Amino acid sequence: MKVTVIGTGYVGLVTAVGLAKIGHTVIGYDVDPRKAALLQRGEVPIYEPGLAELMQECRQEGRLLFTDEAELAYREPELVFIAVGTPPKADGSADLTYIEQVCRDIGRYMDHDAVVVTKSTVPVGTNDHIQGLLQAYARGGTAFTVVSNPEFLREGTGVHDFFNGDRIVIGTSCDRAAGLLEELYAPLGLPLFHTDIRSAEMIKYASNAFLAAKISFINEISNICEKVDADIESVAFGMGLDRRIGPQFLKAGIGYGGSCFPKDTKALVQIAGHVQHDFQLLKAVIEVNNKQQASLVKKAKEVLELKGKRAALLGLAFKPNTDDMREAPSLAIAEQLLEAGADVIAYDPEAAENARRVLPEQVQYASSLQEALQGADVAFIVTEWAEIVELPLSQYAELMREPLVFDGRNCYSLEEAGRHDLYYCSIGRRTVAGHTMSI
Ligand SMILES: NC(=O)C1=CN([C@@H]2O[C@H](COP(=O)(O)OP(=O)(O)OC[C@H]3O[C@@H](n4cnc5c(N)ncnc54)[C@H](O)[C@@H]3O)[C@@H](O)[C@H]2O)C=CC1
Ligand SMILES: O=C(O)[C@H]1O[C@H](OP(=O)(O)OP(=O)(O)OC[C@H]2O[C@@H](n3ccc(=O)[nH]c3=O)[C@H](O)[C@@H]2O)[C@H](O)[C@@H](O)[C@@H]1O
Repeated sequence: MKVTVIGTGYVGLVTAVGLAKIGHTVIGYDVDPRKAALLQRGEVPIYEPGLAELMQECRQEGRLLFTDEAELAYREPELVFIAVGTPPKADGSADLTYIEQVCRDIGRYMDHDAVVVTKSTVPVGTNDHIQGLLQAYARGGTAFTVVSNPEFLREGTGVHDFFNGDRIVIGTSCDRAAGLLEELYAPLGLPLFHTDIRSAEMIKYASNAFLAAKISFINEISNICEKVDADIESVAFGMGLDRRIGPQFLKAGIGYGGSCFPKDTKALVQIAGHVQHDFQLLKAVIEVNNKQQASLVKKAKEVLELKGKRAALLGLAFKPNTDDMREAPSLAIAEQLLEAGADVIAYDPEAAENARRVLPEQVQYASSLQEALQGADVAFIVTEWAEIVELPLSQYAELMREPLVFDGRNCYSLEEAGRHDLYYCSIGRRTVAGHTMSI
């Protein structure tokens, strides 16, 4: 099938490459000429394992091209995927400016009927709004059918998720459009769930909100574990053995970040508010997360004066295997450390370049973990990159001036921590105080 994907940011790019891989002819269109040119040269502007190789393969087979020319993008597709951003406005509700721009472009450039598929995460009712806009902007005689097809992939494992998703949700009341999407996705052999357009929109928000709630729940349990001398790793494992609960998203840490959980939870609170429903549970999930992001520095302040200290910040991206800094917990942690008067020396294997654009300018950058730790008074582990998890704890003891380690991702076992001259404080577990502080 001939498909155009509008917006080749994270979701659009993975979708374009994935659809090309399963045999469709795909154009990825972006208004950003720099991005389009980079992609057309075969370069991937984001760090996403496996994506560059797959993109190369599809381009060589002639099934994938990128452009910033609207005429070319909208000329022929049977299916147009909308994958532009829906960032939060100041009040937390989703900004639909980019979506509305796409509707205007479709009306302006398309002279044939097509199915318009919304991949972007949009509030309930938006696809009806899109349908209305398309009708208003369409040239005489051109008809568009809108389908809600929310995306569930995770950054860092996006390529794997495209081919191995748990379900594909198709929200439409039009049998012909539903049939076209079935045909499109058939090569993946994944479960398809057909539903109405508004339920599809809600499935996306409810799924993200539920996962965020699971994280805030386990983080709250971890806070209690610290006070009652229980171990969150054992607790989460024991809970996860119950198949009704499941082991996933029970990893306690310094709170969720990223471009979606923070944005989508706030948007769902707004969506509920618009129909006079006070979504108390979700508000608490958000509040718990904000507190959790502040918890590590708070613990550090209880044992040392941060003013004038050298603090190593290890890992900056919101999760491993991505260079995405959107709503990363490192942003809050860096601010808290600077505010307390510490010097911050940060390290991330992939996200440093993006971090420079969003972290305060006083943050300094090291080019290796060892360089960040050298002479540091305190270390904060923020992202569980393999490189960080695999760093022997002995190196902290050897390189740091004072080996005080605050691990926001429980990268090490307490047994391992106990074997070194360290003060090791993690999440939801007993603190190992093998090092006597001189500061
Ligand atoms: N990042 C993620 O992991 C996931 C994101 N989503 C949702 O997917 C949507 C897109 O998210 P991201 O890929 O992260 O966004 P992004 O911000 O990385 O990319 C959006 C792209 O759209 C382009 N764009 C904006 N207006 C345009 C227009 N009129 N025509 C053509 N291109 C245009 C921008 O230049 C940009 O490259 C959001 O609604 C998000 O909530 C859903 C699941 C996963
Ligand atoms: O809508 C979206 O954009 C996507 O949001 C999340 O994907 P993503 O944000 O890429 O990454 P996750 O793996 O879900 O992690 C999100 C945050 O939660 C944190 N997390 C995750 C799991 C866990 O057990 N504990 C925990 O603290 C991570 O460190 C990270 O900061 C969802 O998992 C995807 O299904 C969804 O498509």
